[in-house]
Amino acid sequence: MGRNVAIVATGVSKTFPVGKQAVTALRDVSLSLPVGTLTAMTGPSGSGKSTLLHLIAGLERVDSGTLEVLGNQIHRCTAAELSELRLREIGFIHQDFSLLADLTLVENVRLPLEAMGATRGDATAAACEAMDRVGLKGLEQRFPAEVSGGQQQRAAIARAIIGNRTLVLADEPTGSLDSKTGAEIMGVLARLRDEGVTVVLSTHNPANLSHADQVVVLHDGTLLSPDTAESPDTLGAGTA
Ligand SMILES: Nc1ncnc2c1ncn2[C@@H]1O[C@H](COP(=O)(O)OP(=O)(O)OP(=O)(O)O)[C@@H](O)[C@H]1O
Repeated sequence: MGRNVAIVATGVSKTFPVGKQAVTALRDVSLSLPVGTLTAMTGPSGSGKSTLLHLIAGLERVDSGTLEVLGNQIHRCTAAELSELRLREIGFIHQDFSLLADLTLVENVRLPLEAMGATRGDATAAACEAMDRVGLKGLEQRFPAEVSGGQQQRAAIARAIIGNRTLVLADEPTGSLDSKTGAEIMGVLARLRDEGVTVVLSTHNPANLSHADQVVVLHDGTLLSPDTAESPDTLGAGTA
């Protein structure tokens, strides 16, 4: 895989056992996402968006097919290699921000670097820089409950990019926010893309598609746009 491609999925399928049944979450999905682009995954509830993000993050394993992420054949990685990859190279953002309530914003943001063994001073300096990048300068010592939802999500984004991580995965990053704040968060993610970060997010909001370089449409676990080259314009971007 050339390093201008961040993610290549080839024939990826994933099934979950539910009781004695098997639920197919993804069926023969193939796509290729270039480095430094913003990809929006959309589709009805249960269509497989979160599952695909979890597979790319190495949080779940493919049943069949191959999946290369940042040059790593992650379908072949051990659990320890996947943890290392997640820690060093992949940031994950959740709809509910997932910040620790007892830590200040800067303490939350510096956690991944501390886990990597950085000194507290180095981790704090990098956290302040990451917070500056997402527009949180001055709020370092606040606790999550002392800032707005949008500011909490900015902190989660800062935590995702700290340590110069180059891939950010976001599961419904605007899902808990009002439309104005959601648009601001999409602006932050688009700016990171402009700085060279690869961003892949899931969304139910058509307005968010206008920021995307490519839109991946899933339905019942199947990719509707096989080459993923769907233009945001043809999908009603900006009409919500
Ligand atoms: N851990 C699991 N165990 C059993 N079934 C699962 C699991 N995770 C996902 N599924 C099933 O796989 C399918 C795809 O789910 P997924 O969460 O990926 O969809 P989604 O498009 O992200 O949905 P939403 O938009 O509601 O978040 C669904 O049928 C879901 O019930």
